[in-house]
Formats: sequence, C-alpha cells, structure tokens
Amino acid sequence: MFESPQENPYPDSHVLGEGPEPHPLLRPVLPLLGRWHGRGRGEYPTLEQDFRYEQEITFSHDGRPFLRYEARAWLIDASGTPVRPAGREAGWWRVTPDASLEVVLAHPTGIVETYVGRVSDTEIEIETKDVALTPLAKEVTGTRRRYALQGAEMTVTHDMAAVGQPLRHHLTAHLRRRPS
Ligand code: HEM
Repeated sequence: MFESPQENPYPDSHVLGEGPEPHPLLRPVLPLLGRWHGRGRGEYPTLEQDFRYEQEITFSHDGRPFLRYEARAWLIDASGTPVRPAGREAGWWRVTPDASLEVVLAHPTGIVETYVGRVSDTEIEIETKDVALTPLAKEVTGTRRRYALQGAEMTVTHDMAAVGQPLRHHLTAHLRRRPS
C-alpha cells in the first residue's frame, strides 16, 4: 500500500538566514550562495566568430558541507536579443576541512569534469583533475575557472584545453546576485 510521504524536511536554500543553517565548513564559499545573472563574451581559437551570451547560476545548500550548483546560458545578439540556448551544467562543490574545494560538474554534451581548487578571500580558482567523455563528446582535456567576487558582483573566467588546443580563454561573464 502507498503511504503518503511528508514534505521533504531538508530543502535547499540559496539565501542566508533562510532554510537550514549552513555547515561551518561552507564559510569560505558562503559569498557564492544565491542566484546570479549577467552577460558574457566567448571565443576560442577554432571558432570563426566570438559570441555573446547571458547566464544564470544558482549556488545553494542543504546544511551539509557542499554546494549544489546549476548554470544555464543562452546566446544573444549585439542588441541583447536571445538567439538560442547554449551551455548548461550542474554539479556539486564540496569544501574540505582545510578549505580547499573538490568539484564535480556534468554537461549535457557528454562531458564530466572533476576539479580541485582553492578559495582565497575574494577569488576561487578550480582546475580539472580529470575529464571523462562519452563517445560523441567533443575532445576536452582540461579546464580552469576563476570566480572573482566583488560584493554582489562576480566575474567568471573559463579557460579550456580542447579539440587539439592548449589551455586558452573560452568565456568571461560579469554576473550580479539577484535580490532574493
Ligand atoms: C556559458 C557557457 C558556454 C557557452 C555560452 C558556450 C558557447 C559556445 C559556442 C557558441 C561554441 C561554438 C560552437 C557552437 O556554436 O555551439 C562553443 C564551442 C565549444 N565549447 Fe563552449 N560554451 C560554454 C561552455 C562550455 C564548457 C563548460 C565547455 C567544456 C566543458 C565548452 C566546450 C566547448 C567546446 C569543446 C567547443 C568546440 C570547439 C570546436 O569544436 O572548435 N563550452 N561553445
């Protein structure tokens, strides 16, 4: 017989002061919590044209020592009009007792990345440890990301080694935390 379940007693929260108390190990990454939105520009040596995009990123937690991460992007034209959906990714940012980071990200394009990284006061840098590819995925061998925080603003930079190229700039976005 089906027994009625109760509401999930462990909801995620992306707002400090709402939902579960953040785990003490999350202290160095608390400035990431929230819903971020902004615009970016992208390029790669193999691409004929640069591109512009908008992006939304959400960092949330459930009281344990990791963040839940989700990001969606869509291309825009020079006037800001949406052109088509682009990069999407989801994953987990685990904070270790010595305040370093272990990150797992999965992409719908058949790529899974594990990262290790560091948090300083206002900057987080993560670099791939391993990249796993499904048979149809583009060849990505490594990536490096920087998240530079200035209060409610954040600059995200993404370099990657892919399709025969060494580590090169792919994306830079300027985001602002949405009022909750
Ligand atoms: C904000 C997120 C992202 C946006 C807006 C974006 C956008 C683009 C665009 C517009 C292209 C050109 C091909 C196309 O039109 O689809 C491209 C190529 C590519 N992107 Fe991204 N991308 C994003 C994130 C990523 C991430 C996270 C990775 C790797 C994990 C990645 C890896 C690649 C690769 C391997 C190519 C192919 C280059 C080639 O074949 O010459 N991208 N990206």
